[in-house]
Amino acid sequence: MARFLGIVSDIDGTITHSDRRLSVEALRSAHMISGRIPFVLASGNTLCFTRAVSKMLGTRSPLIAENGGILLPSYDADPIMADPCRNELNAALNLLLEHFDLNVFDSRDRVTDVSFAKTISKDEILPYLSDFKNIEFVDAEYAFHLTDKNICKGGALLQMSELMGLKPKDFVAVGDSNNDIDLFRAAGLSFAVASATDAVKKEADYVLQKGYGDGFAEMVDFLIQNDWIELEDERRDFYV
Ligand SMILES: O=C(O)COP(=O)(O)O
Ligand SMILES: [Mg+2]
Repeated sequence: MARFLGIVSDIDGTITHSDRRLSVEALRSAHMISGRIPFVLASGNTLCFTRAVSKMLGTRSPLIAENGGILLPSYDADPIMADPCRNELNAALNLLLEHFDLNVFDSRDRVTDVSFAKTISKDEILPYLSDFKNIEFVDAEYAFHLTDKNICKGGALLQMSELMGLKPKDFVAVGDSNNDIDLFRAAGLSFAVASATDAVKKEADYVLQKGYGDGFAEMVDFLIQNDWIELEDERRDFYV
């Protein structure tokens, strides 16, 4: 019997190349599993971005966006939004903008966290955040984020798996960056792609031999070969 009932995957750096182009190998694997096992995308990206990627990969499963701040139970459902410390997030961003010329991402689309380009270093930023007790600084490799301390991908997996009638430990998680560490802790088994940060590799149960989307494909093959997941014959929706 299969040991795990679903896959939860990061997007950037995990099903892409280093420059965020979608990996053909990851796409091939996603195509094989899509609609045949719950396949939840859990990303730091916005809802609209993650929703489009999920649709085009054919996951037919709920998804997690904005580092856990937003859950989408099904493609046409209303999103479930976390309630972040919005005032603190705005104040922290405004303070940083007073001192740095930040390139803020997706400000119109992003609702539960703040994201900006890595044009300055973490060490330059952190001193300005010390008074914001409810804010976590997250380096997701492709962007910096300010998030509410109570919001993370792992917490969102707990909530999402319950909606799906599953347990977080039923899921295999795969990722590359520090915003995936709490996801690894929540899931039953975790894989870091070879290109992951050292902190992520340290946290993972397995470090894949291949990096980026090739690593994702390696993981899917490994799970199938070892009977750790089982694919249903008929494709169907896993939306809730
Ligand atoms: O939004 C980011 O910075 C990274 O996105 P990811 O969580 O899909 O890797
Ligand atoms: Mg990533």
